[in-house]
Amino acid sequence: MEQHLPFYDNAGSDSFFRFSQIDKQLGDAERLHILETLLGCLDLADFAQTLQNLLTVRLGLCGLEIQSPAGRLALGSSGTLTRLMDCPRDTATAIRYHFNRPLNALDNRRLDEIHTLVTPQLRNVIRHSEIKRLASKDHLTSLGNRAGFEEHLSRLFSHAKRSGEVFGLMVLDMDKFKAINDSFGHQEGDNVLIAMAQAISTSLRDTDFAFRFGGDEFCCLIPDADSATLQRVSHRIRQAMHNQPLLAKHHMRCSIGTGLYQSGEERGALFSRADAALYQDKQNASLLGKTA
Ligand SMILES: Nc1nc2c(ncn2[C@@H]2O[C@H](COP(=O)(O)OP(=O)(O)OP(=O)(O)O)[C@@H](O)[C@H]2O)c(=O)[nH]1
Repeated sequence: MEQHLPFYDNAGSDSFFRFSQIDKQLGDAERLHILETLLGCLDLADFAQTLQNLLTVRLGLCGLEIQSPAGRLALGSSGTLTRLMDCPRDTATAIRYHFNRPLNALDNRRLDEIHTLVTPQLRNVIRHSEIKRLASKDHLTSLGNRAGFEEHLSRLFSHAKRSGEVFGLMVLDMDKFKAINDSFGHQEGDNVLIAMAQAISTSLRDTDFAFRFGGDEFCCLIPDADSATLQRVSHRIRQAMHNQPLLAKHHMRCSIGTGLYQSGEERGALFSRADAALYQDKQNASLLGKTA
């Protein structure tokens, strides 16, 4: 019977052949498990949480921080020992790993291997969040667009249902904007829309969100709000419009409608209330215009 002799039968004990096995702290099954677990994460927060869980079990990680073009994300606590590791081929991205204990040489090697293993997926996650950000942005004004609005509204609704926190919806529609296009051209109309977006943005807190809904309609989502907050923001926007040179030059005004989330209501109901208030405001402005 034909026998197959090994090409080199000393491979098991020769240090040259054992070198890669000695150096490797992660077995193939573990590598595969880590990769498969992280491949399902396309969102940065999800990726960071999953990585944190994997490293807490394996190395007793107590927290991590990801700095990337998609933003800075910190989870857990900062420990007594920190390792800052860059991501290959991406100078703008780094991960800080926090531990509450010293790491020995094997732990350090294990961390190196896991870091090297996970960074390609981190690059995908960052690209994905950039594409998502661009897809939810209005190209003219750089505010969020309608898709972005829907996403944020869903998030606020879920949060409000869980926590009971009240948020506010503000809808804005510029008055007689069409006349700008008709009299001064589309380009001037675009500049007015950009100026309006600036007036809105400067009137909001960092935690509020502004969107261009389409045409000359804008929307704001204001977390942790009450009716006094919404009144203050409306007043600030009108003031900012008054102070914005291009808007002031064209005597631009806008109508505003607001609504506060009421426990248990659906998004359609909140939107209808804000829209009805907007319509009322527009009617009032037009009546004032007629009597003025
Ligand atoms: N320049 C410019 N105009 C746009 C854009 N999108 C929509 N529009 C124009 O915005 C105008 C909106 O017109 P209307 O809805 O009648 O708004 P309005 O003139 O402010 O009327 P009222 O709200 O009743 O005061 C239309 O003429 C659209 O063509 C855009 O991106 N750029």
